[in-house]
Amino acid sequence: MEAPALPFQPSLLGAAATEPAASFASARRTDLGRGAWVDHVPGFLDGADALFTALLHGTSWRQREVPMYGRMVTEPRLSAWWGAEDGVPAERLARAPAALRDLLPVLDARYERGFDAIGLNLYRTGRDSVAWHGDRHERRRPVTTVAVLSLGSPRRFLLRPVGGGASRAVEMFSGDLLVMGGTCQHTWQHCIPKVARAGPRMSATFRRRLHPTER
Ligand SMILES: O=C(O)CCC(=O)C(=O)O
Ligand SMILES: [Fe+2]
Repeated sequence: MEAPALPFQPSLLGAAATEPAASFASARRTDLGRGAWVDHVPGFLDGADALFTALLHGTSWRQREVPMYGRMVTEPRLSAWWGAEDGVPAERLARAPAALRDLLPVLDARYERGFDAIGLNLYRTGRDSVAWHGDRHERRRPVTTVAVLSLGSPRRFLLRPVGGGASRAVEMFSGDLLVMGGTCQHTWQHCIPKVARAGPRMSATFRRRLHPTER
């Protein structure tokens, strides 16, 4: 699918940098309890708005249909995926945008060796969203790390404990990183709620799909 025409006004700061640079200098960890934690790293990536624009036009976006309550539902967002699970991991990942691929060793060094899958979500307007969920593939493992990089317009990222309790909101700005770790995909859920008004926003997700013994 071609890039949708979307009104996005890159910030001067974001547009200036051509070579994205990443830093954990601003990282703050929140212990969510029950073995779950979340790191928020505001301003993780320099040049985030330029990357947003490059990915918007350079990605072959997919509109997925997913089964829900016995019928097929159109996902309220566009997506793209470069996973390691379909055949040859290195080749699949090699087709991922270089600026995102370059972040794999940065994340590996900080969190765990072996992030091997990159996903992209595009929320075109405030009507696009992702419903409450825990990341499914990750739930096969008791403890996982999922990193989410926000690009473009700001959106609220919500987290809530499974089984009820107060939700937490993280306002995600262009270049911010959020990392969910420990038991988070089992004991907490997350979502991007619909809002009345929002400019286009993208999230790049980094996961480890294959266990080291499966490589
Ligand atoms: O867009 C986001 O920040 C979250 C995306 C997400 O939860 C997912 O892709 O599983
Ligand atoms: Fe998710």
